[in-house]
Amino acid sequence: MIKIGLIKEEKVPQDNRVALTPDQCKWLLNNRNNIAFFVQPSEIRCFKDEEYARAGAIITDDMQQCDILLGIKEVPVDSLIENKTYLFFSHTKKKQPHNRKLLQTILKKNITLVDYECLEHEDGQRIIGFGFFAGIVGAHNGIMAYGKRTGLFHLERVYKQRNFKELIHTYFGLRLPNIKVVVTGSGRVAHGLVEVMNLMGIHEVEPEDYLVRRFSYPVYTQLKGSSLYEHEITGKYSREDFHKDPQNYLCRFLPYASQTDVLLNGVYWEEGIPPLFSPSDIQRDDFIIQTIADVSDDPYGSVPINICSQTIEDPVYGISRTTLEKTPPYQPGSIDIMAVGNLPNELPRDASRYFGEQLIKYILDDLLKASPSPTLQRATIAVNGQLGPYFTYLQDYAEES
Ligand SMILES: NC(=O)c1ccc[n+]([C@@H]2O[C@H](COP(=O)([O-])OP(=O)(O)OC[C@H]3O[C@@H](n4cnc5c(N)ncnc54)[C@H](O)[C@@H]3O)[C@@H](O)[C@H]2O)c1
Repeated sequence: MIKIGLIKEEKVPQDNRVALTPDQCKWLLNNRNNIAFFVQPSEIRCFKDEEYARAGAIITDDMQQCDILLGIKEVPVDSLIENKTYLFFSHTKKKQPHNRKLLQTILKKNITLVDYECLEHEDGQRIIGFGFFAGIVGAHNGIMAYGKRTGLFHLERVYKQRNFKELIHTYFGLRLPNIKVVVTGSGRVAHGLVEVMNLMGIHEVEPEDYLVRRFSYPVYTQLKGSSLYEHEITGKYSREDFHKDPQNYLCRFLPYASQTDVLLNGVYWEEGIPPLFSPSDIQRDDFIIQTIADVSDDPYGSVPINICSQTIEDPVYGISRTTLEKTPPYQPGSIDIMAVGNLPNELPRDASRYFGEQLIKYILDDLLKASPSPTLQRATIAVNGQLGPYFTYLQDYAEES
């Protein structure tokens, strides 16, 4: 019997998502042999304890008996149970300073850690994540913020809707002005952004048309890697080479800034990847973007004027076009930035269902096997208290200073 525990989320700010929904637990109990679910009670989880009990799970605070523990966000070091196998987003693979102690404790407690973020198909595409619903919520919030700044239309907050279906209903009858929107990126976040564009009835146009025309209806264009970046010498874009040596590329975004009302940013970013523009560009007269939803949300990253993340309660702030300093939102002379690191928490039940579906489809059967699959091995940051073979580069970070 493999005992799977769904742990309660303890990180602050609170996270209400979960790796498997009650329906998914029920389905697994009916369709897999020798499996049991133990659920740690939680006041904040988006599904009630009773829903899990009705699905056939055992509700208990004691996770000692479980073989595999599934969480979402970083587990507080004091709550980590020795000798267990955990799956959660540890945010340690880039040596994030704030999670150094977490990895050190995982090693000390002889824990095996599989990080969801490192689960990849053979071609390097991520297998599971919450990006799609981050894109959904981010696009909504970006357009909502533009409506608030201009007073031209009103959108309600996403978290006030019960689910995605209800959110879609709020778009019926929505009449948007003739805005021009750029969507950047090509991953899960970008898919969510584009989904909302289509649901809101914003028409897609090609980048070339977008740059030279004004339209009598709202439009968006999607800029993927090949439209955004070019090699500084060859002027060409090669995805593989860009991923390897992004510092050799220039970003071609700036011309779009003089044609765009709202930027919805969903690009992948890390040190070395050129930003979409430089902070001083926003002082140019032809930089007309008024609202930026930075769903990627890397402060000082691809959107260099995103200087801090906000919260779901208060998602938008301004950046002054003259001083480049933070201002309250919706001020004349400022650009509004919507930047929140846990956007899927506004639609937690849908986001959890989507996450669980991918977990079941691609990972769960591997987890139930006696020896780990190559996919799992490549995502195992720690094995019984040692760094996994793909993560030995974390040695200095994992050592106690
Ligand atoms: N604000 C939030 O709540 C929230 C939630 C989820 C994700 N995100 C962030 O949004 C961003 C995009 O996430 P996603 O879910 O779309 O990711 P994804 O993995 O689905 O897609 C990432 C895209 O970036 C490309 N890519 C991968 N590695 C790259 C590299 N080394 N260099 C350049 N490009 C690379 C991939 O080809 C892919 O098209 C990430 O930075 C993620 O952390 C934010």
